[in-house]
Amino acid sequence: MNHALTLDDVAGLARARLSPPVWDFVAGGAGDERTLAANRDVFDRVWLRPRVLTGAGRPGLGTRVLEADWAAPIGVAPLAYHTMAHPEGEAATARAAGERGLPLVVSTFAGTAFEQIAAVTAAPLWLQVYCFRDRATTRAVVERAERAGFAALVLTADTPHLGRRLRDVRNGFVLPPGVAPANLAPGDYASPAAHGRDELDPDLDWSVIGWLRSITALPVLVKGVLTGEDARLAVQAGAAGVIVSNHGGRQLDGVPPTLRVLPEVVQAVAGRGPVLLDGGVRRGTDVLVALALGADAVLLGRPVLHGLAIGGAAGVGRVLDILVEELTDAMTLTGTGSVKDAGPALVREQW
Ligand SMILES: Cc1cc2nc3c(=O)[nH]c(=O)nc-3n(C[C@H](O)[C@H](O)[C@H](O)COP(=O)(O)O)c2cc1C
Ligand SMILES: O=C(O)C(=O)c1ccccc1
Repeated sequence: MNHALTLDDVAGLARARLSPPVWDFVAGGAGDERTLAANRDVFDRVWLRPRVLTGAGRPGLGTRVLEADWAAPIGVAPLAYHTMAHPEGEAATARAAGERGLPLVVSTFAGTAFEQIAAVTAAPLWLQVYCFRDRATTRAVVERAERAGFAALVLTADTPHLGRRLRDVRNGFVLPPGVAPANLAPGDYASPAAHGRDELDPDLDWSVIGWLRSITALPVLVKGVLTGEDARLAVQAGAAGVIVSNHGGRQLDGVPPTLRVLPEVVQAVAGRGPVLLDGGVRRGTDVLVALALGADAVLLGRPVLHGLAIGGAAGVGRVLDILVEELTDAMTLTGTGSVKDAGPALVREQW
């Protein structure tokens, strides 16, 4: 595991550990996987404009998001069923993130009880909310997370139903034995595709933000915003922040890579709340580019499951350490002393 020097190295090791259908479920995207590929490609088209002799010295990576301290502008994106990658699941992830002062967004479909996750980290925990047709179910999940000490809600807005992931269709994907949602009533969750089509509420509108705020005191962020128009509506509806995301290319194939739409969302939000980004972040320079284009922080998806697969909490720790170390390197070598010093002058596209 310690031979893994990059997140791509970790992914290569993880692939050998996971069954092919589970690998495909994690790695795959919707349709032709055009959006999935673009999330990565776009980072490769951006060049950095380093400043020299700035006297910035060793950079400070710390930042504050929704009045909480993060050791670096990096959090763990909501991912269903960490128990698919390692038996300790979200508890292992939370331990690794918590030891590093980094936040974790816990999926509605977490494989580990919220209370167990909260017991092993002092870093912020946010609940990702899938809104079910049955509001009582959604309400129960929210109340349970709030009681467990979670600090915010993240409403996933890009999933009126689960996207068409052809790898899973071809594999007839079902959850491995022993993997199930730990915070939902017992039921038949074996096929994410079937459950994700039948149980999620496809009729949501912006009033759902007000409804969530009526059942909880926690701030609500909206995940899956890809236009300035929707970012504006999210803030108007009472959202505390937005997450620019295309669900890692797993929902509608053909939507743009997140980095491309980040500037219009940042402009629309206009400082009225944090703007986070996920999708294709794999290197410290990717984090720095996202910060330069206006993100307050990024969330990391698949690499966290890769880390779990290669070594549980230690594997996730390795993934987070690599990314933090690479970000430190990129900030040092561009003369960027702190997170707030990363601005648009740091990047240029298509030279
Ligand atoms: C296996 C897997 C499960 C996911 N589960 C959820 C989920 O339960 N809720 C959610 O909002 N997003 C979910 N996502 C999307 C991630 O939160 C995130 O948007 C995406 O993975 C980020 O891209 P990256 O994997 O390229 O870093 C999932 C992604 C993967 C790969
Ligand atoms: O796979 C996903 O992206 C996802 O969001 C999900 C949702 C429900 C169950 C399993 C996965």
